[in-house]
Amino acid sequence: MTNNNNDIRVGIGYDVHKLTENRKLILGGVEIKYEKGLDGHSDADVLIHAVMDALLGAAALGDIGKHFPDSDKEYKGADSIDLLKHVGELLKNHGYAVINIDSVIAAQEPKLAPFIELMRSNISSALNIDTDRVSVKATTTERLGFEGRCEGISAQAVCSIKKAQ
Ligand SMILES: Nc1ccn([C@@H]2O[C@H](COP(=O)(O)O)[C@@H](O)[C@H]2O)c(=O)n1
Ligand SMILES: C[C@@]1(CO)OP(=O)(O)OP(=O)(O)OC[C@H]1O
Repeated sequence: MTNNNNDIRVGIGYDVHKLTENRKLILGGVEIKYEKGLDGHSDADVLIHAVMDALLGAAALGDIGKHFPDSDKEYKGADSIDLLKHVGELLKNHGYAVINIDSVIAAQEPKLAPFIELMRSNISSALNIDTDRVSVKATTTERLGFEGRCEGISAQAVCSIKKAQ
């Protein structure tokens, strides 16, 4: 495509992590007091992982497993917000600017509403974009499925990006 003004792309991201004992619950870069936390190689921040996959997908740059392999010790216990900063830089280096991100966390517990604004702020700061370009929502699954049984938490994200002028 030659006209950069029209080169708008969308991406989708989805991630799931298991809830387990003796782990911190970190969502959107916020540590949330809860009896269980998400298991993973990194801090298992399922929301940030979905956001990164949406951004990488929009730019056709692969996925988080490609950029941050879980076989690499470097990412053991990694702060996913740091990984998101890296993804933001990668997109910038490929000439993209983020237009907006929308996302939803599916968690039966705990109540996430009090933390949503801080999650939005963490994501927008990591990407160096205005907070009003970032939306985070939460839903229960009405006790249905693995999220509803509190066995895990999932997150989905979509984004749009454009070639910077
Ligand atoms: N873990 C959660 C899940 C939901 N919320 C908020 O509650 C509202 C109602 O949830 P439903 O699943 O019944 O639609 C939802 O819109 C969220 O604002 C929450 O805070 N934490
Ligand atoms: C984030 C990475 C980093 O090694 O590890 P995990 O926390 O296991 O998360 P996952 O969503 O399975 O993605 C794979 C990895 O990129």
